[in-house]
Amino acid sequence: MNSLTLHPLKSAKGEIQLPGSKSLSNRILLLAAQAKGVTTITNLLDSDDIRRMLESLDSIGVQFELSDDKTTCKVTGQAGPLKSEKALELFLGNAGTAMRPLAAALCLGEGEFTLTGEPRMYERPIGDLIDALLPLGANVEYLGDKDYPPLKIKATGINGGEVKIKGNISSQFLTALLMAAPMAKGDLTIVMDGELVSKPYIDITLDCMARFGITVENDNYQRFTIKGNQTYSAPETIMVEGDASSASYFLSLGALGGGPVRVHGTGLASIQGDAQYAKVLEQMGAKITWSDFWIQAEAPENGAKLQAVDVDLNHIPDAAMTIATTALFATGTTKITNIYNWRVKETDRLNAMATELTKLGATVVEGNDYIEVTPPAEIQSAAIDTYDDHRIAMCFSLAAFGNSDIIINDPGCTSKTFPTYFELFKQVTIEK
Ligand SMILES: O=C(O)C1=C[C@@H](OP(=O)(O)O)[C@@H](O)[C@H](O)C1
Ligand SMILES: C=C(OP(=O)(O)O)C(=O)O
Repeated sequence: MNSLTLHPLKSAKGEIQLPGSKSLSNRILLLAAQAKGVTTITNLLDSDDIRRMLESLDSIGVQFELSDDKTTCKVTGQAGPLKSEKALELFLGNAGTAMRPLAAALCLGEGEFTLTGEPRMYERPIGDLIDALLPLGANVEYLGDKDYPPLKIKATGINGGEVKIKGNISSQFLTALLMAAPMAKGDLTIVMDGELVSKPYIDITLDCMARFGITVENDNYQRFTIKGNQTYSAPETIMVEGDASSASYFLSLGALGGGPVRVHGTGLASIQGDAQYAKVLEQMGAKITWSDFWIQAEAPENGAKLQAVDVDLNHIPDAAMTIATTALFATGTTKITNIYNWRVKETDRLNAMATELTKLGATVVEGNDYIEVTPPAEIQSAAIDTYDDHRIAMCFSLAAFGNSDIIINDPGCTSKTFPTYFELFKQVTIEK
């Protein structure tokens, strides 16, 4: 297997222009495809997850022009739900932000769609979304295990009314239903059935819908009311913010390697919850400076060490993984809680993080919904398995701040959201 050896690092310093946000790119593409008018999207992310969405829209017949560098996309919207005269099979890889929103959107129009993906996608639940779509008149069939993709959808439209949805496993189910709701045949009220995880992603969804002209009545994230029979309207141009989850690795590099490391594209004005990652680093002692459009991280003042934290990171599940590897260099035991849904993402992330941190010599407690990390006296050299999980490859690059070589197996898996990660990593780090 292909692997990358990272030699021990002395310092990190520099500036990074972040690639576009995955969450925003896929939401904006889908809304633009259904909107009335032409949307020019800039700073679109060029990565596997976005390619899966673009390929699907292309198969459905949505017209778009992609620039040579694939970061500008001019989409001609369909002025309504997506339709296809012939039955289509759409391959969505392991992109949650393509599978879940498309599953709801494709119920709205006309046609027969089979949604497939990588083997891991068939282990990632979707039942809570389908359970909300079926009572609204959708026709969705499980082709494999109940509650999991692959799916067959026969589009019949979705009715208005009131429906309950569970949000304790993934916020993407609510996101999917919200984005489809304006095109339902009547007004729709969505009621949360229990806890909602990863809540800031709902703010991203509502913000994107607003940019395409749709208002949602949000009653404290418990009830959402949306008028039916509406059409999204193209905002003409829309710029995708830099990816705040991708920013986390560079902010930690700045905090561990002296810095300053400045990431451009996310900041105080960002709609992405993962920008709050910088606050957790600050709590650990890092020096953080913000503007509306960039965030900068440096080591703690006066040569102090980072300190362990005990934090509920349910609101930033993706960036939270970077705290787990930053904790390798903090004094004390770091505990990250309320992260059960790490288990249903690209891999069982709680188990994978515990296994790989242990290889480095850390003492790790893997709870059902938490992880505790106590750093070793000296980080051991190890070959890190990445489980086809981009974030494991990226967050373990921080371990190179020890005194040993760190081998990252299958580094190419960063292509899911950040194909250029290791190039940029090399640009801002200096070896011992
Ligand atoms: O809506 C989104 O764009 C996302 C929501 C989160 O998933 P969950 O809601 O499943 O935690 C996050 O982990 C994922 O990378 C992107
Ligand atoms: C969980 C993630 O992705 P997905 O959009 O496939 O859920 C992620 O990017 O960390």
